[in-house]
Amino acid sequence: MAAKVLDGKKIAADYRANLAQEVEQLKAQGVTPNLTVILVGNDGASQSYVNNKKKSAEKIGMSSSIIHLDESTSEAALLDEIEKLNQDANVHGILVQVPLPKQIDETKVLEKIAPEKDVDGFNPINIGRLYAGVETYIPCTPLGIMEILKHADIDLEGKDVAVIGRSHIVGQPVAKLLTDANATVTLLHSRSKDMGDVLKRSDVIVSAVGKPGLVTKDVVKEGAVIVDVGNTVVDGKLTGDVVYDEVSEVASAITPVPGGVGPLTITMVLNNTLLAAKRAQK
Ligand SMILES: Nc1nc(=O)c2c([nH]1)NC[C@@H]1CN(c3ccc(C(=O)N[C@@H](CCC(=O)O)C(=O)O)cc3)C=[N+]21
Repeated sequence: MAAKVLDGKKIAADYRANLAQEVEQLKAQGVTPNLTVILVGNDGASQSYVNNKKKSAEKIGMSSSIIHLDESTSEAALLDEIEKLNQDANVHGILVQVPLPKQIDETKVLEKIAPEKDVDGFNPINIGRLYAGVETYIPCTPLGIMEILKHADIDLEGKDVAVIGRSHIVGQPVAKLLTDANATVTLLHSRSKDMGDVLKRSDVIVSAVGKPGLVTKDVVKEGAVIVDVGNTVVDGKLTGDVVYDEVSEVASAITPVPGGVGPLTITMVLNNTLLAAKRAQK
């Protein structure tokens, strides 16, 4: 039986419709949620992501600005720019697009973003708060993955879930969220032994590596749910980690690339910006 396609675009559109209503309510109270994105340099893909975020924010009634800095911007100048946004009461969410040019230390930048405006959840303070189980901003891709799984009609309780990839922005936090949802999580990475055996017994596989062709039909259990977080450009085409055509013959549900996790990532940036605006009111 062919897998159910988990349509990220549709799930994202429904979610954004709810966000739009909440934005409207806040605006009635005189607060317009604002997302400000800083982009350093001229990477084409980054420019298109950033424009996408601004457009999506405006579409649900938020205000959004892009601060576009030159490729040669110094670390000090970027930190100054962030400081201004930290002080600006009209800015609720700050996002600095990564990767950054090599003269800039990414950790210093992420640490500079005020934790209460850090809608990516990349500031080490917010990462720590996530693991401590206290109020924070959950990184957008992990949050989006959990939202997609909600729509896959699977109960995670006691299920075996394999997460492939141990990044700070996807693999590790999603493993934490899945554990909180009572799944038994195995975090696999480039040094893992017997990856195929673990995958083969998993009820859910989340692949967040960026390596097309990584997940093939022969390592997927009949009826498994597959979430593909890979986004690698191959011959100008966005490509996931999963060999979609063959894996969808055995999986019960699968996310496509594009049109799967990506639209939810942007949706959760908006979600966290709304949350930041609400928290600022208190
Ligand atoms: N500070 C920061 N925060 C981020 O969240 C962040 C970042 N930096 N740097 C780059 C990555 C990448 N990322 C994506 C978001 C949406 C799609 C997305 O919507 N993709 C569409 C397709 C878009 C297309 O066709 O180009 C899809 O999968 O359907 C992809 C990738 C966020 N990132």
